[in-house]
Amino acid sequence: MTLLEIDGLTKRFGGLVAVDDFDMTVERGEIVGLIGPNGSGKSTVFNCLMGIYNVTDGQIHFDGEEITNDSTHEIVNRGLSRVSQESNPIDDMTVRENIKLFTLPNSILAFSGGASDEEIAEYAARVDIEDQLEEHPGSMPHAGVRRLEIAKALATEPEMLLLDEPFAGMNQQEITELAAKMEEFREEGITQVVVDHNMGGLMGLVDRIVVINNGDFLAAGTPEEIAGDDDVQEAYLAGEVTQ
Ligand SMILES: Nc1ncnc2c1ncn2[C@@H]1O[C@H](COP(=O)(O)OP(=O)(O)OP(=O)(O)O)[C@@H](O)[C@H]1O
Repeated sequence: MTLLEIDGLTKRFGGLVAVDDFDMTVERGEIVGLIGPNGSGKSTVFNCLMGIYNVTDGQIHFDGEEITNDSTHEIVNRGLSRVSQESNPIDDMTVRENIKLFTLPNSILAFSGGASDEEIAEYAARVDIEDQLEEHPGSMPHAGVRRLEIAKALATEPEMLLLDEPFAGMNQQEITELAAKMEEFREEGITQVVVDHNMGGLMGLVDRIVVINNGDFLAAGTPEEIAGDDDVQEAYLAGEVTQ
């Protein structure tokens, strides 16, 4: 069953066409990789999905409902959540408080609410940071802060997680551990789209890879099919990105 459907997505910044009539579908339960050379439009697609950018043209449907140009909090409430490339925890707050912030009702009229301490500990445990709940993000290593960013996204109870370069800056052991967590999220029923520059870190994790080039759909297939695709090789060579 299709969970996410992107039809003819176009995003222009003035005269620059960052995403150009791009199509992509994601089935419930899949882990899909979205790859493409530098500046090919991957982050712009995520920003359009999350309502950060207004779409110039095209439609986005999530779980059968149109969400094109809905506000970010409406989109999050529908079950779509993103882990950005940049970590942005609030350093004055503990890990617990940072996670709690993402569970508070999105209304200026709400003065209380949010997840209980037990629920926050569960979100943290899903990424193995339950022992660091009283720490401040500034005292954690890079991989720990990245886990906190994922816990914040999990705290919105998503059906689909969008992960933008989740393995960036991690060593091989950290990458292996995070990939295992992502498999667990899938078993818990969370569909995932993972953006990466190339497919190195995605082999063995994703079911399917979609390749975007110059803002447009270039190819889709299993990691093996994409690795052997001449058009993809050519696009990467033109973008001077090595695999
Ligand atoms: N807010 C913006 N204003 C103007 N141009 C933008 C904006 N965001 C992105 N672009 C342009 O849109 C194009 C696509 O950028 P985008 O960041 O989506 O690519 P990407 O595939 O995510 O790249 P990278 O892999 O380097 O992160 C680029 O030419 C970029 O300069």
